[in-house]
Amino acid sequence: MSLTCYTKATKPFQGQKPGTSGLRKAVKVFQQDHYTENFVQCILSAMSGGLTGSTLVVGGDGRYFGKKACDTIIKMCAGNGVRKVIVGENGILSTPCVSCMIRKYKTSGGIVLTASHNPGGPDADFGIKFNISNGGPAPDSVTNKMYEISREIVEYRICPELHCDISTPGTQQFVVENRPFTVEVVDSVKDYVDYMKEIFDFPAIKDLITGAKGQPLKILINAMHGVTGPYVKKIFLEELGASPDSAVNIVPLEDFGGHHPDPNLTYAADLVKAMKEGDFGFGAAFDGDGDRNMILGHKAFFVTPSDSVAVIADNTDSIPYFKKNGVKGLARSMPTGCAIDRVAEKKGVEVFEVPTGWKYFGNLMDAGRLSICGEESFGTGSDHIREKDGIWAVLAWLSILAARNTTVEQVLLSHWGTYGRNFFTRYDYENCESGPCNQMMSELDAMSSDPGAVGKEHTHAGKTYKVAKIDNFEYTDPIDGSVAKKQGVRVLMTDGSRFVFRLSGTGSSGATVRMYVESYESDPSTFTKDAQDVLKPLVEIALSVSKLKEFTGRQQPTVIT
Ligand SMILES: O=P([O-])(O)O[C@H]1O[C@H](COP(=O)(O)O)[C@@H](O)[C@H](O)[C@H]1O
Ligand SMILES: [Mg+2]
Repeated sequence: MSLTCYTKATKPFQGQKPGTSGLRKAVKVFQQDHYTENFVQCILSAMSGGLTGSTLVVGGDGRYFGKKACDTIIKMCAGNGVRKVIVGENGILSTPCVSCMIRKYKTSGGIVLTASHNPGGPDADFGIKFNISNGGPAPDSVTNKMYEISREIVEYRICPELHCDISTPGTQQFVVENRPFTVEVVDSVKDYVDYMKEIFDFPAIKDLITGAKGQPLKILINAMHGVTGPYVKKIFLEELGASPDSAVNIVPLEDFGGHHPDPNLTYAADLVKAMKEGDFGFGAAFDGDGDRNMILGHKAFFVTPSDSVAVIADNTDSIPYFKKNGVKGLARSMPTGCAIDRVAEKKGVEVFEVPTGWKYFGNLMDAGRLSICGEESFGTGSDHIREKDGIWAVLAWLSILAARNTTVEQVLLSHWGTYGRNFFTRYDYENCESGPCNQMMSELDAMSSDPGAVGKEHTHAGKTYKVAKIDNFEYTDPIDGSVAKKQGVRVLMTDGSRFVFRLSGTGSSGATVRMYVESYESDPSTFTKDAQDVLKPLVEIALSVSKLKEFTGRQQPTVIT
């Protein structure tokens, strides 16, 4: 029997503009009649190369509304002439796994259903993101096209009669308007786990964890009830032999147990607390969709994401993937601490500074100029896929610990001994009113053309900084020449210290201000100091220059990392 497709009339919704990483809104917004269908049609209509005969990967982090969205997407793919959809069992696929599968099966792209680290549930957030055929988030040229279509859309195509069960792996064949249409439901973890086993030396990591060559390393992995649970179970418990108490919160929940599935010192507080007790030598947590990670050492020694990627880049000889492929270049997003720049300099490889957003790394990787990159927002990854990858980062760290037979803290101390330390902190002011925050940003922006602002000295608690340059970061992609403007205001000091302000692009409502503060020290006596103490004068100067407290009405940030 051939199933019939229908063209449904619709009207544009305001604000279907993808942010840093897809469209993220409250579930209630996605639940409005036609809202999800409109945005899915925009994705499908914006796909270059046409849909006839194409294959797409679909999956997400298991949050509330994910299964419903999967069903809608499958029906709309059928309605739009897509040939095949590969979907994770029960709609579950981590973001790194979607990227891995797009590349492995050479599909035209994929649709990721997640709002990442934002809370989930009927009263929380949902998100839809389109990834292109290289496995990475769609670049601005594509998301701008999607947004243009969203403003003019009058109809969408759907096959409502298509009923497909995504609860068990297997292939289901349909005939849609006399064309074949296939839905392949796949095991959510297999392709990803197989790939990790190629990249890393699993036996070496297993020896470290089980203590085959000495003291076992006790690890504690907290999946925060996000999508990484099944991957953690398979990789760390089953493949690498960690004891059952090594992994917690590994059952994905539609509301992440009511928490923010965000791996930082505030929202992963239970991991920090457990690590402080001192029984474990290595701890990690991931966000809802599994692309972010936080690494902790014994007694909750915190590894900043900016240091984490620098350490990995400096230790690639313990990872088979890099031994085989070499390291071409390194990169970080603009607000990320500059530790990786020093590693690049020593190794004599290129280093790139891109705007916030993993999509900006993709072209460099595709052109063979970038191997390892990271962001201060707990994102670490490499050119093995085109997304940041939380579990990959943990396996990279465990590889380093296995090869060097040492602790997380010692690895950092020796890294700082070689390169000096880039002290870094980020202050988040979440869910502020948009109007005053936009005003603050435009006043900061105006300083870049104010001759009185450059050269000015600022003093706090006896520490004086002189402004060398102020700009609103602009990036020209070295591969395709595309330009991204106004990516954050940087205030650079004559001694190399700096602070940066930008508005988050991943929230679902209101505005979140992010303030990033960094300074560099080469004096070893400073290395073990608390970053908050070292950076305090510059933090105060940044707060006063920006008038942040006046604009936001906030005396304290919601999160400090
Ligand atoms: O949310 P995720 O994990 O997909 O992460 C996304 O957002 C982060 C920034 O978020 P914001 O704009 O809020 O600072 C980016 O660094 C990251 O590349 C992007 O993939
Ligand atoms: Mg994420």
